[in-house]
Amino acid sequence: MSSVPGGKPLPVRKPLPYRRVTVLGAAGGIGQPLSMLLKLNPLVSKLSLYDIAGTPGVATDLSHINTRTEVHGFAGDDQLKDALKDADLVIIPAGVPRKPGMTRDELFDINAGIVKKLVQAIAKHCPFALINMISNPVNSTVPIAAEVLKVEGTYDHTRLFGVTTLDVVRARTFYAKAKNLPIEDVDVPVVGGHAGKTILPLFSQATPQVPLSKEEVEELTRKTQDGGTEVVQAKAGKGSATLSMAYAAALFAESCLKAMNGEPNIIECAYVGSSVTDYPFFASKVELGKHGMVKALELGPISKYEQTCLDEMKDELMGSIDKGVAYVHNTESEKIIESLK
Ligand SMILES: NC(=O)C1=CN([C@@H]2O[C@H](COP(=O)(O)OP(=O)(O)OC[C@H]3O[C@@H](n4cnc5c(N)ncnc54)[C@H](O)[C@@H]3O)[C@@H](O)[C@H]2O)C=CC1
Ligand SMILES: O=C([O-])CC(=O)C(=O)O
Repeated sequence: MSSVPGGKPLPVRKPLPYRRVTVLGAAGGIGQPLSMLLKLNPLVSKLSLYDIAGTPGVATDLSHINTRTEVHGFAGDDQLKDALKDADLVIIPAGVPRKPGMTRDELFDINAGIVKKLVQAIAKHCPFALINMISNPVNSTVPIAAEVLKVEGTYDHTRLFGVTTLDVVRARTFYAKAKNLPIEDVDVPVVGGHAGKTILPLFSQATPQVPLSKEEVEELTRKTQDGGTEVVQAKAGKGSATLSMAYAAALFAESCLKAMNGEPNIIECAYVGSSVTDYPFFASKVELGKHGMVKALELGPISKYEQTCLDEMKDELMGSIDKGVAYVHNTESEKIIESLK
């Protein structure tokens, strides 16, 4: 505490560390509200907004908000390097969203190439940044990012996260509503992956614990798994979840930044490279620290129903992981063959 003569003691504020966050895909449906939430977050010192077009406008607009975060817009291939320079955290909502009737996997053909290119640039320009991957299909885009980083020689599984926070946000909302609980006190871990039956909310570990019938567990599980599709259908061709996703991404980013700044006991669910199960990538609770993931937490005791769901996701989750890994290997081999011609 310090004091002014004759006045009350003034609290001494510890200056917050300088943190730079880059959003790739910042002019999009998720990118814009996410960038706004980051501009409002005192933990973000500098915000770099990148997209193929439109980001100078978004950045100028946000820059008039009277918070301390500096905002800069970057557009096009030539400016990607500057957008990534010195980033501590890179958030990627770049890529196309679903239309009604599509699965997330049907986005693979377009989004795989986008993610590959962006992650190559991260490896080159900010190899130590944490990556928060939002682009779908997350079950494949995270393995793609990992393989790209391996090719570039900068892979560290503790820095790469698939953002599954929206599944947690949905499970909390639906559980609180179903059981009339105070929503701010509710937590539900969600494990597995981020598509259909690979999304597995663990209501047996929800807090506060209230009894749920078998039917209630099945209904809440299905509702959480179908949350994305519900929004896609309601938007009727105008994209998928953007506002709730921006909120979820801002929550996860804030946890990453708090942990980077040394705050202890930061636990979030995320889809990461881990050995918690036999899957090379799996969403579980993870502890975050100064340099990314400290550890992925064990699943803990789960119900019989949850165990069955875990067994049933096997083919889909492994298929999506293998598809992502194969994509990078195939495109790299094609590059080598091309260069030998
Ligand atoms: N992980 C999750 O829980 C969720 C993931 N998503 C996914 O997030 C992605 C983005 O969704 P929306 O924002 O609604 O789509 P959107 O189409 O509104 O925005 C995507 C943005 O990415 C940009 N973009 C495309 N190629 C790019 C490149 N090479 N470099 C930089 N930017 C590029 C586009 O110009 C556009 O501004 C989709 O793949 C969607 O499926 C959506 C909701 C939840
Ligand atoms: O459903 C989609 O396509 C977008 C998404 O991942 C979600 O809302 O969970």
